[in-house]
Order: sequence, then C-alpha cells, then structure tokens
Amino acid sequence: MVAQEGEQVPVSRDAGGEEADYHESAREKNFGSIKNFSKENWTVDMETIPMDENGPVRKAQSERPLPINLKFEEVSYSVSLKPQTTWWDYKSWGSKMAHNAPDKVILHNIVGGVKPGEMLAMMGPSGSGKTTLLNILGGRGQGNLSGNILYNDMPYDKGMKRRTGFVTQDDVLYAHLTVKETLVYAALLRLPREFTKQEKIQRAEDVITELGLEKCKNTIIGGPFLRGVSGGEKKRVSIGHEMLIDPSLLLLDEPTSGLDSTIALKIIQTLQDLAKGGRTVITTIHQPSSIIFHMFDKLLLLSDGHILYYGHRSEAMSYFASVGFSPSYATNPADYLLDLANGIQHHIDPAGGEQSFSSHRKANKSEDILKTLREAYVSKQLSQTRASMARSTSITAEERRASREKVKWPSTWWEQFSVLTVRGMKERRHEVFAGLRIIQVFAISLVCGLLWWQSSADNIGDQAGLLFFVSTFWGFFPIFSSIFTFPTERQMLAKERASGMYRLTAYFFARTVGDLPLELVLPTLSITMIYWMSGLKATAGAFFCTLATVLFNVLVSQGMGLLLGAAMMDVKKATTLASVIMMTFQLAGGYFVTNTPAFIGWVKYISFTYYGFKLQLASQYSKDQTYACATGRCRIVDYPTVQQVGLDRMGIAVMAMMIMLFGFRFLAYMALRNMKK
Ligand SMILES: Nc1ncnc2c1ncn2[C@@H]1O[C@H](COP(=O)(O)OP(=O)(O)OP(=O)(O)O)[C@@H](O)[C@H]1O
Repeated sequence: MVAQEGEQVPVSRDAGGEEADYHESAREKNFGSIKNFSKENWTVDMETIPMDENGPVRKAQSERPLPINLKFEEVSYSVSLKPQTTWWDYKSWGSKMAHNAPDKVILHNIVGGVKPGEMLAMMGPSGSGKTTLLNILGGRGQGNLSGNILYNDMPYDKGMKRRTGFVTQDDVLYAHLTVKETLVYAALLRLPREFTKQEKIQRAEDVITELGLEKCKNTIIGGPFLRGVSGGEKKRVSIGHEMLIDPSLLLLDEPTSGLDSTIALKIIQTLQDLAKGGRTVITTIHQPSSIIFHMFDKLLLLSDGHILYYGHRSEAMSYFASVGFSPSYATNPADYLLDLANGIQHHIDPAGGEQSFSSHRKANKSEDILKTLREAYVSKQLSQTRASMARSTSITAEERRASREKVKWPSTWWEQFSVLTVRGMKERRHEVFAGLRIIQVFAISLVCGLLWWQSSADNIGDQAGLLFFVSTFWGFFPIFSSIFTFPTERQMLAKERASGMYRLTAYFFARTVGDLPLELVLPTLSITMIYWMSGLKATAGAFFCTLATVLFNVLVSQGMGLLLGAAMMDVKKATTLASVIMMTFQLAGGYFVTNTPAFIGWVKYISFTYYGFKLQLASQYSKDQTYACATGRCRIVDYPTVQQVGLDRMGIAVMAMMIMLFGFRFLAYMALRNMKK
C-alpha cells in the first residue's frame, strides 16, 4: 500500500504478533533531552522540552533520530575463496588452487526485520555468520550479496551511513588519545553543523557522564604495548563514539565480550534505553546471562549461516518446545539455545541423579538436531515471517520523506581538515619526536660533522661524498617512516569512512600536510649541524639553498613512501619494494658510477636522489670554480662526479622534483580512494 504524503501508514502485526506501537513510545522519548542513559537515571529534562499552546512540540529533525524500519529478505552471502595473489607471489604460480577454489556460502536466505524501539539480538555459535550479517546490515559487505535489505523501504545510502552507528568487535581507537580527546574529536567531526563547537564538546562530555567514564576521561586509550583504559572502558568509549551522533540505527558486534557481568548488564541496559528512545538496535552476542537475554525484544538464532529462529525473544522457548526441544532442567535459555544451535541437547540422567548430564553430541545426532530445527523453521516460521515482513511498514509518510532527503556532510571541509590535523598531531606527537629517533639523527649528524670536520672545497671528492650522503640519508629516512602512514591507519580510515565522518581529501591533506612542520624539523636541525661542522660554503645563500634542497628531497621521498604504503597497504611488501627502489636510485644517483651503459643510463632521470644531489652540488659550487688537482687547479665541472651530474639545467631538475612531489601524492590519494574496505 502506498501512503499519501502526511498520512500515517497503518501499523501491522509483525512476526511475533506484537502490535507495532513504537511510535508512541519513541515519540514520547524524543521530546526533551536525554539527561542520562543509565537505567535508573534515565530522565527527560522538562525544562528543555519545546512547548507551544497545544503542549510539547516535536524537536527539529536534526535533533531526533529518524525512526528506521529495517527489513532483510532472502539475504544470502558468499565469499570467494580464491587466494588474493599477486604476480610477485611465486608460490601461486601454476597453483590450481588459485583458480579452482569454490565460493564459500556464509549466509542462506536470511529473513527478518527490526523496528525502531526494538533491540534484536543475533545469537549463534562461533562462525555461524553473526558478524557477517551485522556487517551486511551496516552496509559493509564485500562479497556476493543477494536478497533485499531495506531501510524505511530504501536501500542503504549515504544518508543511512550517517544515521548508522556501528560498534565493531575490536575497538578501533587511537591508542595515544585520551578518552575525552577521542570523544571530543569524534563529536567535532560527526555532529551536524547546526551545533556550535561548544555544544559538540558538551555532547562529548555528556556521553562521558552517561557511560560512566568520568574516572578515566583523561587516561589514554592504550594499545597492545601501551597501558591505557581497561577493556570494559574501551568498549564503552567505542559505544560512546557511536552514541554521540544519536544514531537511528545502532549495530554492535559483541559489545559485551570479555566484560564482567555487571558491566555487560550496564551496557545492555544503555542499549535498551537507546532503543526505547526510538532507535533500532541490533547486537550480536555470544553467551548472554539470563537477565541480559530477557532484555532483548527480538532474537535471531543462527547456525552455520541458517536461521533456526527469528521472532520475539519471549516466544523463543515456547517455539522450540513446540518443535520438540525443551530443557529438562532449569537453565539459562540463552545457554540452551546456543547448545541447540550447536546441535547439542543435554538431558539429566535419572540414574545418575541431578548432577549427571548426558548430551547428544555425536556428529550424526548433532546433524539430526540441526536438520530438524532448520526444517521446523522453514515449515513453521519462514512463510509467516515473509508475510509479516511484506505487510509490516511502520513509518509515517513524513518519516519516509525524511529518509529520502539528501544528507549533508556533518562538518565543512575546512573543519574536517583542521580537526583531523590536530587529532593526527596529538596522536603522533610521540612518534615524530620519539627520543630514539632524535638520538639516531643527532648521532649520525654528529658523526658526519666530525668525519668531514671543516673540509675544504679543494677536496671536492670528499665534499661531493658528503653531499651525496646527505641526499641519500634524507631520501631513505623519510620514505621508511611515511610508508607506515596509511597501512597503520587502514582500519581506522575504513571505519570512519564507512560512517561518513569526513571526506577523503580532508583526511589525506590533514595526514600529509599536518605532519609536515614536525617532519621537517629533524632534517633542518640535522643539516644545520652537519653544514657548519663540515665547513661547507659559509654563506647564508649557500646554506639556505642546501637546506631547501634537502627539505625538497625529504618531501619527495615522503610522497613515494605514502604512495607505496597506500598502494600496497602492507608494510612488509612496501618496505621491501622501497628498499629496492631506493638502492636503485642511489646507485644511479651519479656518485658511484659515472660510465653507465646507454640502455640503463636513463634510470637516473627517474631518481630523485640524482636530482637532489645535482641541486646540492649547484648550491655549493659555481661553474667557474676550481679545485686543487694533480696538474695545479682544475675546474670543478670537470671533476668526474660533477661532470656526470652536471651543474646546468637546474630548472629541469626542479621541475622533475616538483612533478614527483605532487605526482606521488596524487597517486597515493588515488590508491586510497580505491582501497578495499
Ligand atoms: N572474507 C571471508 N573469507 C572466508 N571466510 C569468511 C570470510 N568472512 C567470514 N568467513 C567465514 O564465515 C563464517 C562466519 O563468520 P562470522 O565472523 O560471521 O561468524 P560469527 O558468528 O560472527 O563468529 P564469532 O562469534 O566467532 O565472531 C566463518 O566460518 C568465517 O570463517
């Protein structure tokens, strides 16, 4: 039935037969501001409720979540098992496996739905497909998907992306930011433009209070080798990250795994409150306690990618009893259902007394149980669910229109760029100025300065050696640090881009430009030290020319590192390739070999070490300058190394470096754009 504009679409009964009356509860809760999400303190501040002569008025569209009615019909999903090989992976050469591996079907004809105000739990044994289904519902499936997934009768789009909160199983957070910094930056990036900066910060503070994170708000998140907040606190930060935007649809992958039962209960209570406030909540859960199990509205039980039950949680046990499976002893229903989904049924052995259990665990028996349950689902539930899905539509025409509206980026490009720059600098300040790195550069510069102590231009061989060393050192060093930039942020980038937090250009510029001042400080200090110790040409012009050339070299080398990292997204492969490229550039740079055969001589023209060296020679020597040689004084341009590189056509050298400077970065950006999620 097609609703007319402004008309209330009739509400139908769903699979479990419960009246879809979420509108009343959701709308009630959407008035006013939620002060505290914890169950006991969940209150609505009446003073903030907008009023008119007829009583409370609904808040502006941007201030309340748009109700999302999610339906998924006949969803099947498979992935290709063909290994992702590349031509350089010699082990795959001639391998039949690479060509003949069949696709793996992970989900089979999944049907179901969740309405605003409801919380659906997806349960099932490990490997049953919960995470895969959750990812698909969150618009993140990468394999072959068939079936229909509709959000207010529309496919997943950019608007839905920004209305969806997705909490992954692994907490993807920056290790060196504090809890407060993490949430404040997320608020600045994700909250709509209608909020002032102060309001965004306040929202982050509110979420910290709501999730009971005040005690640790100034503690860093931490990582594998860095002590930070506890696992439970980290999980709450991840949830807070999504709660900030007050998502209409909240998807969570195992939000309680690894947490003690009290914290787990608190988290589920928070989710329940969010659902009651009109959001649609879906969570996967492994082994909920009895009390947590009873907090879910709907349940989807999966086994090996097949549905065993979909419907109201409260009716699950009676459904299984109706198909011949009910526990013969007091147990947590969640445990019982999970056993069933594993094909296991325990019985009390009367002969052995209360403590003696027997279970049908034999392979063929397990298969029988699962076969019976799958058949029962198909014969007793599936057609009913399909019919109710087709009938069930519970959004108003106004809400449907709102879901079709184009959604703007939450913040402007410039805001995204500045927040990402500051966040990036905070996260990496320890890296750039890490003590070891400073000591390393300082030690090498000191050794260099001492070895070439007050050298003379008459000793052109030594000075050319020094200039070449500086070019290669400041070519190698930046490439190997920038190679890590994108591969180490891959997960974060994929997560944040999947929720539509910022434009890729804003991230790319923030990540590459934001680091520059810090990245250029070390080479500046190093060159200043080497230059004046080694007695290079003592004029300000020559010094600044040499410094500028080295910094230019650093930027080009960084660009190449960014490109290799972004293109390969694998640090090991990228560093291997980088070392081959850098060695080649170094060898072709004009210092080691002067008579190269024509068929390979062109390599120097793609080597930035060659151009960097050439520019450095030009900043030290003029064409008519001489040096002490066996025959008295010889022209510097006739010295073999200088002759090989030349002191002319500097414009071409600068141009070539410029092309590489921008070209490598452009290609790195394109590689990121095409990055697989
Ligand atoms: N890209 C993939 N390639 C191959 N197999 C995959 C892929 N993604 C998922 N699978 C397989 O699909 C099955 C379901 O995986 P999924 O992660 O969805 O299970 P799960 O129920 O969430 O498990 P857990 O509770 O352990 O997290 C598993 O057997 C998994 O190995």
